[in-house]
Amino acid sequence: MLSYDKPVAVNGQGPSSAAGLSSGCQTMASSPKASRVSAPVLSNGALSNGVTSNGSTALTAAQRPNKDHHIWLVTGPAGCGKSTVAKYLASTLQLPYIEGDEYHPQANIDKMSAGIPLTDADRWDWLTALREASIHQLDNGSDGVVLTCSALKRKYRDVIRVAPYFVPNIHLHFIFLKAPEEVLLRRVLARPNHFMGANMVHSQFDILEPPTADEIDVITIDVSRSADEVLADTLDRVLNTMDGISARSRQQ
Ligand SMILES: Nc1ncnc2c1ncn2[C@@H]1O[C@H](COP(=O)(O)OP(=O)(O)O)[C@@H](O)[C@H]1O
Ligand SMILES: O=C(O)[C@H](O)[C@@H](O)[C@H](O)[C@H](O)COP(=O)(O)O
Repeated sequence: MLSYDKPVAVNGQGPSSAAGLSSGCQTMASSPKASRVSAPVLSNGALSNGVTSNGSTALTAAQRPNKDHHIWLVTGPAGCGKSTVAKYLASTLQLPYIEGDEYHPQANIDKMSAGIPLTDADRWDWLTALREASIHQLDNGSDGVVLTCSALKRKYRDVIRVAPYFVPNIHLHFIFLKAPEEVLLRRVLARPNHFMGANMVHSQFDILEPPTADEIDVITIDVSRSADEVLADTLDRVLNTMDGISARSRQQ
């Protein structure tokens, strides 16, 4: 069985050997959660639900080896603005959006609603489901997907980093939203109708492992600024990253 306790090399490559990897990419087509993801018309004329605008079925990401595919994973503790940033990126870039909170089993929601922090064991299946849901969107014809997931520890990020093992032409990017605990506490206190109460913010900072310099797939954004500044800066960094990758792909 694959252990996530050992950091995955962050070099844009998947694991060099399949040994030990457990399940393979399971389709999320039957998942009730997958149907909740919106299916905007993509710039290539495909719908993100896998059907092109002329009614034919889209090619999977692996069947389009010369095309760059991007997973934009917006991370950080409760209240840092993951949903705000991810919705903006998805609508601006016309990409499907996956809200990580919708993939929790009810038991996790119940725990968090009761102010009990999740454990590693509570998170593994959730993280794997998010990885598979992202790949599912790319396999359905989308060039990219935006998702939210706190991904507080490195080993959680490493679960998602396995994605290129399944689809080699995926570029995975973490967007880490960074701000001091007191700023996020204020925002969570002011946020209405969310299962994640302000009492959970401290426990998240307690276990947070901010991305380290060797995690070269991470874009860090200072979110102590106004929402407008954060959104503009994030979009700029994302567009620059995509331009750089497109330029490298053209040279190959
Ligand atoms: N840069 C910002 N400045 C001020 N308020 C923000 C900013 N970004 C998000 N918010 C607000 O803070 C709260 C938490 O944002 P949200 O996107 O729900 O965070 P997360 O998804 O990370 O928990 C929301 O009420 C949101 O409107
Ligand atoms: O939006 C928020 O308020 C939180 O970030 C929320 O998304 C929660 O943190 C995660 O769903 C999972 O919990 P962990 O962060 O404890 O893994």
